[in-house]
Amino acid sequence: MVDGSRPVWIGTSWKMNKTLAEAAAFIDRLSAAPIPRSVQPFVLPAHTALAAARARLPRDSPVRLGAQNAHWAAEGAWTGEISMRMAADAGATMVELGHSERREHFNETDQTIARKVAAALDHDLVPLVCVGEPTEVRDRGDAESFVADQVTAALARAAPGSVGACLIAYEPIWAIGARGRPASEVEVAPVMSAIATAVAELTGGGRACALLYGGSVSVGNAAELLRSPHTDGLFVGRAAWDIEGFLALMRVGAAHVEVNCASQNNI
Ligand SMILES: O=C[C@H](O)COP(=O)(O)O
Repeated sequence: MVDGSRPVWIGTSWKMNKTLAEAAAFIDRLSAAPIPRSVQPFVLPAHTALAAARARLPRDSPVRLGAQNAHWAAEGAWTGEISMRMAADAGATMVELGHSERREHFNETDQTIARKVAAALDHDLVPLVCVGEPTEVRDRGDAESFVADQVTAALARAAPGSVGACLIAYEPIWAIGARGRPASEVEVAPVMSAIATAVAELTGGGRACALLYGGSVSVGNAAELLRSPHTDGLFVGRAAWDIEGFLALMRVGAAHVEVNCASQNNI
């Protein structure tokens, strides 16, 4: 739960969208917009737009940029891939790993994701580790253990002291994309708690990862989802690809922090 001592993360992956011109238009609008101090925004462009986005953002912009994937190897004969070093060189300070679309269509496994998490940390990139269960796992009541196991596996190669630097995004597969069903806070909360427990076991009670929720997030359900325990932010696809949508979601995030601070101070 965001309590005002940490910013609320509001971020988007553009997935396989936006030409250079479209990326530039979004970044220019974002650069000119007021960004609430209580929000940590991030944008994950396609690799082709990463360096251009970095070049257009003001140096002192609070917006973080990241890659949507990168390989664990430092360099070499890996046709079609980019390395963590190349992502950082292009302007990334974070890297998304293990999205369900990559697990499903590009054969990402818990093992390859763990290698990538370790490589990202070695290059001072914040890994944004995506986890989430398919419908059939939820239907048989195993969502919490399934997702907790994914978290434990993804962080298996990270030193306990660096686990807290990671972000974890819980994205139930059945909630993602145009055919997804938006999740309710009641469905999300137990899984977020299971993730927090899995992380605490790895860190021995040390610095916890920030936990994000993603999957059919919209301006309409963002406030409800942010109220879920252990939720430090939102990871958004479609609803944030338009700059007005992204800015609106940031305003929801800022309002959420304000309400939490006020209730903690009994205002
Ligand atoms: O990367 C973001 C997630 O896959 C969620 O996408 P969505 O908000 O379009 O459902």
